[in-house]
Amino acid sequence: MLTLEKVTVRFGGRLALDHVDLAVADHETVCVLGPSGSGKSTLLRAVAGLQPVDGGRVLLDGADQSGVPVHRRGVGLMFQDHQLFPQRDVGGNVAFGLRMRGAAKGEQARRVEELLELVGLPGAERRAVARLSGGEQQRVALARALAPSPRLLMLDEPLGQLDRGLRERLVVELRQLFGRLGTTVLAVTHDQGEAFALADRVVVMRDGRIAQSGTPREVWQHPVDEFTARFLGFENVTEATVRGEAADTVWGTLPVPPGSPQGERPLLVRPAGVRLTAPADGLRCTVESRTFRGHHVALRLRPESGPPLEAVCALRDTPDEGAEVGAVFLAEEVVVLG
Ligand SMILES: Nc1ncnc2c1ncn2[C@@H]1O[C@H](COP(=O)(O)OP(=O)(O)OP(=O)(O)O)[C@@H](O)[C@H]1O
Repeated sequence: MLTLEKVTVRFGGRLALDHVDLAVADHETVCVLGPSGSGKSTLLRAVAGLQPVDGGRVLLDGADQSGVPVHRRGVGLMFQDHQLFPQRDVGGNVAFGLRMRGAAKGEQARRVEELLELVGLPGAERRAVARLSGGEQQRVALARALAPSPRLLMLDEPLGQLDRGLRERLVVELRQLFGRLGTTVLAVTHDQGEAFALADRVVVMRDGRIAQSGTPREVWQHPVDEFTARFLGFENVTEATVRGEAADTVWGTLPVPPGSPQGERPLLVRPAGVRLTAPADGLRCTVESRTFRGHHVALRLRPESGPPLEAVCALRDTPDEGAEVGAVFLAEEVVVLG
């Protein structure tokens, strides 16, 4: 459906996109994730035709889009800064793309009704957008983007402004909605939780390049490098010397899975791979802090050597703050990074 071939965008001497190759299949939801300034918005804008490219090609259904203006690309846009029209009511906003396309009044009304039903705002046609909550406005913006049945829907920080609870609810609804409609989606977010909940595939960007691309599970389980691991929020990353199925680190000798890359490399221990034992039976640590997360407790441990360690444990096993514990490591939760 969508193919980017070595797409390059330069601002002055700086590469905002550096030879980016990316393919999005029909009905696929791809979420682009990355820190501020990594090129996510530029990527969306290049696909939409809002940003001229300095090199490479954007193809939609195999057709080169160079020279094709935004409104002829058949893509739907829902950008954070694309505000609703405050002077129009909900129906007027949703009908916008249909009106632009010259759809008949009756068809517009039918489609608006259908879309409002779809996004959970049935009968809201005559409501003033200024009197809607943030979440409702977001739904109207989504209905507006979906109304002309775009072949590709692009979302830029679609739920950025909303509070966490609402975001978590909406993201599940969106995923179900896109699944039902068979929409092809390219979304950009800097929120890992949102990306992992919404996407069939996650693309992590760094400095205008794709650092990693894979299913949420693949990326989560095997971040390719230290940058991606840290960006995903993992803190237990250290230098290691890997020989066979053991790695020498500041935390002592850790077991690593069979087949791990060998030699000097960064190494990640997922928090679930740090198990607590008696102080004498593992790496001696002091419990620095505890965060209750509903089903489990996240612990921050201060080892006798090396940087702090994140661990998780069950509620009933939670040690006190300041307690002395031992840490042992599980090979299956250790990842030797590239
Ligand atoms: N119009 C512009 N003129 C000059 N530089 C720009 C322009 N737009 C973006 N840039 C630069 O290009 C790089 C990529 O920007 P982009 O907005 O794509 O990043 P982003 O990953 O979307 O960031 P954020 O998460 O903060 O929105 C940044 O260094 C930015 O400063």
